Amino acid sequence: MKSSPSPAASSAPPAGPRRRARVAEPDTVSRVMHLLLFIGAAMILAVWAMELHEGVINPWDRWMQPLLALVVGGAAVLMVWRPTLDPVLRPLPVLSFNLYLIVTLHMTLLYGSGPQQWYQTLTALYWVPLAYGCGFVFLRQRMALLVCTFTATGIFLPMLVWWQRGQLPAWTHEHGPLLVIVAMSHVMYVLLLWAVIKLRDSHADARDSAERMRTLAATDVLTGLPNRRSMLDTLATALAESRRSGQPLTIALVDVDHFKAVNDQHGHAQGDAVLMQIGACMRAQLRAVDGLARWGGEEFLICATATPLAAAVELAERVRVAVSACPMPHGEQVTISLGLTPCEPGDDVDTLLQRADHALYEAKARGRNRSVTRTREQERSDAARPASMATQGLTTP
Ligand SMILES: Nc1nc2c(ncn2[C@@H]2O[C@H](COP(=O)(O)OP(=O)(O)OP(=O)(O)O)[C@@H](O)[C@H]2O)c(=O)[nH]1
Repeated sequence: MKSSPSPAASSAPPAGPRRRARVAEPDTVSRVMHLLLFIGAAMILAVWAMELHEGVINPWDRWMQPLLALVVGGAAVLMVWRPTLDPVLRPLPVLSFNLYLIVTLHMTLLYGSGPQQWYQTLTALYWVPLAYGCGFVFLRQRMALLVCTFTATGIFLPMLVWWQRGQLPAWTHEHGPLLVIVAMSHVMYVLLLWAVIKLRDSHADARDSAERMRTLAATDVLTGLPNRRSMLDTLATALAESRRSGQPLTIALVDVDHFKAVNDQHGHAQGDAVLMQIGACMRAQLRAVDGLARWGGEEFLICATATPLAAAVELAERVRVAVSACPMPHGEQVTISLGLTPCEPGDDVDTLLQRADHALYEAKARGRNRSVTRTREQERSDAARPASMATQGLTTP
C-alpha cells in the first residue's frame, strides 16, 4: 500500500460550477425552427392579404402564396406533431419557398406588364436573401449551398438572357447593369452565409473537442472512473455543500489487498483487468450520487454524500463483500481494505483525506479485507497518548 494524504488537495483548484453545455440541444434547435416556420407561414399569408387588399397581386400569386403558406405551416405542424418526421420534412419548406420565388419571378417577367411588373420583380427579389438564409438554417451546409446556387442561377440567368435578347420590352438599357449588381450582391449573401455557417461549425467543433478534453482530463483511462484530479474537485464541492446544508458526508479510501502479488503472478495486463473489474464492481454497489474515483495505483476513493458514518460503514461493508465475491479475470478472489472518516466541523479536504488514510493504514495493519473508521476525536486522543495505547477505530468484520 502506498497511501498518502493528498498534498495536491490544498493546491487543487476550487471546484467551479459545472459548465453548462453551450451547444444547443437538438430539440431546442427544432423548436426554434418550428417557430420560424409558423412565423414564415403567417408572414406569407399577411403579404398575400395585403396585396389582395391593395389590388397589386398577380393572378398566379393569388393561389401560389396561400399554397406556399399551407406547405410551410403544414410542414411545421407535422414536425411538431411527429418529431420523427422533422429531418425528412425539413427541406420541404425551404425548397418550396425557393421554387416559389423562381416561378413567381419568371411569371412576373413573362406575363406581368408596366410598373406593376417592376413592383412584383422587386418584391420577389427582396425575399430571395431570406430564402438563402432559410437554406442555411434548415439544411446541411452543402445542401444549402446547392439550393442557394440553384435559386440564384434559376432567378438571374434567365432574366439576364431575356434582357440580353430584348425579350423584356418594358426593360431599358439600365436594367441590365442593375440586374448584374443585384445578382452579384446575392452571390455575396450566399458566400457570407456560407462563411458564417462554416465559422459556427468550426466553433461548435472547437467546443466539442474542448468538452472532450475536459472529460478526458477528468477520467481515469484504465477504469473509466473519475480520476484523482476530478475527485479532488468533487470532494471540495461536497465538503462545501455539507457545510452549507449540514448534511453528513463520509469518505472512504479503498486499497486492493496484496495487489502486487496479482501483478507478479499473473502479469501487469491481468492486474489492469482486475483493477477495471474492481472499479466496476464497486460502482455497481454505490448510489448514483456517491462519487467513486480511481485515486491512483490500486487505490480508489468513495465520496458518500448525505451519508452519516454509520450508514457509510454499512455501505463500505457492502462494497467489501461484493468485491470479494466478484469473479476476477485471473480467477482468484481479491479483497479490499477501506478507511472511512466522516466530515466534521473544521475539516478541509486535506484533513479528511489524512484521516481516511490513517484509517486505511489501520485496516491494513489489522489484517486487511476490512473497513476501519477514524474520527477527529480518535485522532486527538491518539495524538495525546503514547503510540502503544492509541485507540482503535470501528472495524469490520
Ligand atoms: N497492473 C497494474 N498495477 C498497478 C497499477 N498501479 C499500481 N500498480 C501496482 O500495484 C502494486 C501495489 O503494491 P503495494 O503498494 O506493495 O501494495 P499491495 O501489494 O497491494 O499490498 P497491500 O496494499 O499492503 O495489501 C504495485 O505492484 C504496483 O505496481 C496499474 O495501473 N496497473
